[in-house]
Amino acid sequence: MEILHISAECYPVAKVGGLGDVVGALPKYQHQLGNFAKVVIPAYRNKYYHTHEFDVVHQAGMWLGHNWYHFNVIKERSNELGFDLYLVDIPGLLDTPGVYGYPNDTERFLAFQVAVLDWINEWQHQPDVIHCHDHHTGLIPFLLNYGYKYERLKSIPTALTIHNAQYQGQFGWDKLYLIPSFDLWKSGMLDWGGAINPLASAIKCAWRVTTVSPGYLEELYYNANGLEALINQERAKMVGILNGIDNVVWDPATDRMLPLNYDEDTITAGKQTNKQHLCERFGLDASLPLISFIGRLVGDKGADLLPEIIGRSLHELAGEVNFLVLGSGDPHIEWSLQQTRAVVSYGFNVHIGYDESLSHQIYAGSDFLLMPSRVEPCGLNQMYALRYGTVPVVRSTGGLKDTVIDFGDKDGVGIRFNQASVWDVCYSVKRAIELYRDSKHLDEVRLRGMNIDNSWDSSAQRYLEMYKSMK
Ligand SMILES: Nc1ncnc2c1ncn2[C@@H]1O[C@H](COP(=O)(O)OP(=O)(O)O[C@H]2O[C@H](CO)[C@@H](O)[C@H](O)[C@H]2O)[C@@H](O)[C@H]1O
Repeated sequence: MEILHISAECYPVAKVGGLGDVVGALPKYQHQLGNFAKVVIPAYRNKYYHTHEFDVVHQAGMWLGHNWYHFNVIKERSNELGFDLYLVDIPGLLDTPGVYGYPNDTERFLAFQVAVLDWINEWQHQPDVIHCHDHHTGLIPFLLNYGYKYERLKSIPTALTIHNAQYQGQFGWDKLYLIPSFDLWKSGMLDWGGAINPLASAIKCAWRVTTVSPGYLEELYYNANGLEALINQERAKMVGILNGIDNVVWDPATDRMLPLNYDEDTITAGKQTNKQHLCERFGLDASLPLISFIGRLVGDKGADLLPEIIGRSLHELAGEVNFLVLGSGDPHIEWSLQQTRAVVSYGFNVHIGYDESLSHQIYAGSDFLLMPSRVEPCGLNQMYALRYGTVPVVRSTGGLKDTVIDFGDKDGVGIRFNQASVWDVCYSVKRAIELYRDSKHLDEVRLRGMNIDNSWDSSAQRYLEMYKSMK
């Protein structure tokens, strides 16, 4: 089966968060299962682009509203990723160092989608499935169904994966002229709440819609940032498939970003050495439990609660615990964390920014990983933590609920709490410290977590079954 994944991110080419991890791993596993998986993303001007060699496979031009853009589709030459990687290069729009956050993001991703479809339109054959990820590729199912120039692609089955329904990519009807001409009677298939909503459009037009965990699908029926009615209406084509993790990239026994590798047999010494390195770098005390947070500093992740959680815990439990935060996002949250760091003289440090190696070192060197998410469609961090013998401390929501059992229950591997509130988290911090002091119990919980198989094997199979059901 030939599957074409279309996305804004793909690790290690371009990653901002979990979307990149999934699109960098799922195709690899699909390939291993005997399929032909291809990935196409924009050609951002980042390190990967500058350090790899590409062949031009397609050259063309297109109108975006009143502007004409030349574009190239280029293919990575070495095939090092385990699947075919294509980049769409549109100078003047996609040749940015970063992925998102530009004032013309609507135009950038619209042009990306049009370029991808124009390119597929030129193929001698057709892929068996087009798999779109999140709202940046959400207009593709609509254009395939109703766009005049894509008539011959209409019969290709399309799947949409919702990685996070909080982000929908809406823009005003005044930008309608940017969309290639289509059957205007079908305009309603673009609309949600009086705006053009790419995520809603994809939910209406794709043949199947998946969410990244079964728990998140259940939540979306009553809490989907305004799309609840639509998701209920399209219930018949919705499927929840839990994300996996790339067990090759995320393996403490071979991870080249760690100061010392370790496995189940060497976990105690391995984690201690990694923790010492981390604590030395960040001025923390390696003899105390280390609780870390990694992620986008936004309200959905509960990151706004961190300054108060940390301040209050360090006040009540002075000299009993350390905290470390890695992340970037909302400038106000970044500022509050830096202020907290300036006020507390010990037990806390923060690194504002995106740093892939440091994230691996934190998964390895921490005792606990805190995830007070308000919304968590799947969450990969807790699965990485488990693989590295770090106990996840999570709010019972979405995919976190599907993947972490509290250590108080049978086969428990983590700590769970119900509310994204400072009080609930501080209480869980105390439970973490108690568990840390009971080293025999901590070792059992850690080992159980390390032995869980969260790899993509079974989920990649489920995606294939879903594709087959679309025929
Ligand atoms: N500052 C930083 N430096 C280095 N690495 C950083 C970092 N900030 C985040 N990361 C990394 O980015 C990834 C984050 O993954 P998540 O699944 O937690 O989040 P995200 O909300 O982006 O993804 C959305 O899509 C994914 C995939 O479907 C869902 O799991 C998730 O619930 C949904 O919100 C992890 O690999 C993490 O280590």
